[in-house]
Amino acid sequence: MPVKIKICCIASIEEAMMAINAGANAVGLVARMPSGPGPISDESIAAITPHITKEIASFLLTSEQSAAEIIAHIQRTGANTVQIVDELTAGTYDQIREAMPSVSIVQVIHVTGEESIEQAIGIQDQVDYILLDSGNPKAAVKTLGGTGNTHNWEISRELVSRVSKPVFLAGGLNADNVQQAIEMVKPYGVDICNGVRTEGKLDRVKLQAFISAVSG
Ligand SMILES: O=C(O)c1ccccc1N[C@@H]1O[C@H](COP(=O)(O)O)[C@@H](O)[C@H]1O
Repeated sequence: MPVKIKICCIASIEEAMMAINAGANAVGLVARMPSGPGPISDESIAAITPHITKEIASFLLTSEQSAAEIIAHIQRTGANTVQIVDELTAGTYDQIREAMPSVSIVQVIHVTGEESIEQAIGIQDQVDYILLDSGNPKAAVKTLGGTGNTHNWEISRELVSRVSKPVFLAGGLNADNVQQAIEMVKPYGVDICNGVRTEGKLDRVKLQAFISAVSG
């Protein structure tokens, strides 16, 4: 099966269309975050999601940590997939699913060490997808993605082999390293923000190079 491609940090309808027309299966819309280059307002996200057809996944990236806040966030932005970039600390995944049955749930695991494998195994039955990234939720100013940094792909590879849910790989990918990452980690999909941007804007040349590199 071809590796799915998610283009993240989409900031406008035009960027969403450019990504989809180039071959993306999913686009990521980053809401308020403690750090990172991608955030746009909830109003901007709500203006973009109606333009994305059902066969394309529209990911809302949320830093909310309670089920109630996450449900409200999905409702006000209209995405068909929610990417939870921090730990869920109040309420349950089941509450999100019951409130929003058509929305896919993606939990991010920041690969900080071997403990990330047990973390993924612990939540896998409650989510639809796992997404591996390179943030540090324990930093004084949390990083929850958009770092442009890779992490230890040996750990990611082992994690993928030990969970039964599809896994997206993110963190510092670009046209030059994505094929090696795919061969090594064997993810279901790959996800990118900084690697397809120039001065913050989606770069058509980098986008096409990345998509060609994923296809091999
Ligand atoms: O981009 C951001 O600002 C951001 C902030 C907080 C959480 C996630 C964020 N972006 C996501 O991070 C991954 C990896 O980005 P990169 O390729 O390493 O730059 C990206 O897919 C976005 O989904």
